[in-house]
Amino acid sequence: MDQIKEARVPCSSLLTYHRELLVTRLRSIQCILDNLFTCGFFCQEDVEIVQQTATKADQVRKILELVQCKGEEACEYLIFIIYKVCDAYIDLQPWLKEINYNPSEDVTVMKVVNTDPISRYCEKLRHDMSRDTSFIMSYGQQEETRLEDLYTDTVMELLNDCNESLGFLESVDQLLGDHAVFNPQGEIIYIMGDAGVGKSILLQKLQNLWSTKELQTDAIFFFKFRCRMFSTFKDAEQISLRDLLFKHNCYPDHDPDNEVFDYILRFPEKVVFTFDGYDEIQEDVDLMNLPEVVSPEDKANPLQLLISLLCGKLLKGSQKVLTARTGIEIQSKVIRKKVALRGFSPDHLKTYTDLHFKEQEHRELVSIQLDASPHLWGLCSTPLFCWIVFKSFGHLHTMHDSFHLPETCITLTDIFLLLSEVFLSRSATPAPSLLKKSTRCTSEMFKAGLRPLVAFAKLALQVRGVTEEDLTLGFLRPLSEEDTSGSSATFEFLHMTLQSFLAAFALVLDEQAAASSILKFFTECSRRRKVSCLPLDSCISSSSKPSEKKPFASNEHLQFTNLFLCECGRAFKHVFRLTLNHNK
Ligand SMILES: Nc1ncnc2c1ncn2[C@@H]1O[C@H](COP(=O)(O)OP(=O)(O)OP(=O)(O)O)[C@@H](O)[C@H]1O
Repeated sequence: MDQIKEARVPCSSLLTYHRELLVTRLRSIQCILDNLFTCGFFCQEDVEIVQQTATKADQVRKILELVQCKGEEACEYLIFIIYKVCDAYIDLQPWLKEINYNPSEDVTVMKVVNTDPISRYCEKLRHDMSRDTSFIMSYGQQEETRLEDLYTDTVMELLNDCNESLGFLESVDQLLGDHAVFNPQGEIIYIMGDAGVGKSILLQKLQNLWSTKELQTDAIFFFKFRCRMFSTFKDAEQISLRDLLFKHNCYPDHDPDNEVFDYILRFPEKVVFTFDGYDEIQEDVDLMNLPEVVSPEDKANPLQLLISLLCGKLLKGSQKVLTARTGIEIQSKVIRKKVALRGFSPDHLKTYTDLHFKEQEHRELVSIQLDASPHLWGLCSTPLFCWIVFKSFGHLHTMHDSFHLPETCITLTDIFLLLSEVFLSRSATPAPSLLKKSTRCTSEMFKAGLRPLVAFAKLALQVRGVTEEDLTLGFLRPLSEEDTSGSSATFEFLHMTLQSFLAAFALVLDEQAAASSILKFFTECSRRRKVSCLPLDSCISSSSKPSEKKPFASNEHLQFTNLFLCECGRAFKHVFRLTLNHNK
């Protein structure tokens, strides 16, 4: 041990030998001064001497001079600060490697406090990001699953501007890399895919990888946004870029001199943005032709800020990942790289099945049934539908003696009926007994749950009638994150496709609705273009007055409703008949 100590090059010599490099690369002087002062190596006068020195380089020279006068222990502690607060002294980490730095036992017991605003902010961002992305929020609000326990890769196809294939991305951590960039001037990594194919989860995975430093990037800031947030501001509302970043993500503490924002402006390439759901922007405007904001100091409408960021007029050089549903057109000139999400491949589905079902018996049962039905395979390649099928299977299997996935020609309507059955079973059936499971009876379940089901179906057409108790069933989820109004009573359907399903259901159920009104519905489809899962303000109400908001501001929503209406002849028939019997 003593021999190892003797073999060490004295830290004071290291400081002398590498003085020039330290003078050019050592930043965040305040953090060094704070720690040297707290540990008693510097007195107040020393600190003031350094602070009164004019340039940063001279300040470093002064620190080195003073530290070397204080002796070997002080020199060792200075290097230890650089080692411990690695984010702030990122430029010196290669140097530590080069000198093969390894802190001695004596110095490791000494405390180092990170007072560098930039690296403290990075730490806070990573911490908050890790907390916010570690769990997949269950749509049913009843449980959360760890991302690492359920995340499965999906097929990520790289495309060029003509949508020709450039191969496949092997793993998410390479998303920000230069591979398959078809337009180096563009700044957007554009991810597109159908509803439920896993765009948001992919971003969540990306954010989580960054928070644990597993993403291949040297970005030290990461800001995530949902595009729909940009539509929630009033038209006249103006905010600054600083507020957009900090108030809507994470606020820098103890940064009186605005160092964090200044750093972001100086080094935009150190920033990654994710903007999820470009299709959810409600404005009926040509977004790419909005007046652009070019000064980061100007206040502007948040939508203008978004567009300026995406076009590279603000924070040019920052990396931006944008997701949207298939069919949304974005000018190629702003796109750097394009990724189309294609859902689970057979291998992915196998992995997902193994992750989803903890019990071998369930895994085998599901695999057999999947293998027997190519139709079901097809639907399960979309992660959302797969999750619904597996969730329903798991739930119904624990409640009943035997349960099989729907057989042969399964449709989306079947899947959503299954999901409805699961939700309704939450209130209709007592907790399953360990000894005796009940026999599954779908018709009884729908009969017992008819009132809330009809209420939710009407709600899908924006007619209120859902009770507070109904909320626990799982059809809706609170819009807490995006709720900027402060109201606690804003909900949305757990997915836009469920709302479409229920809307179709309500139309079919409505005996008073003439066939012509349903047909009119189909023609609407060609006239509308935007998409959303509509927020439902104060949906708990006995009023049957439709809300002022138009029920279908979305073309895709209409298309899904139409799809369910087309299928309804066959699949709704069953429930429809039940309903009529019940009403008699
Ligand atoms: N890679 C994945 N691994 C495991 N589960 C996934 C994955 N992708 C999606 N899912 C499941 O599918 C659900 C829907 O995914 P997600 O919300 O990401 O779809 P989306 O493409 O963003 O849909 P939308 O366009 O409707 O917003 C998730 O809540 C999750 O349960």
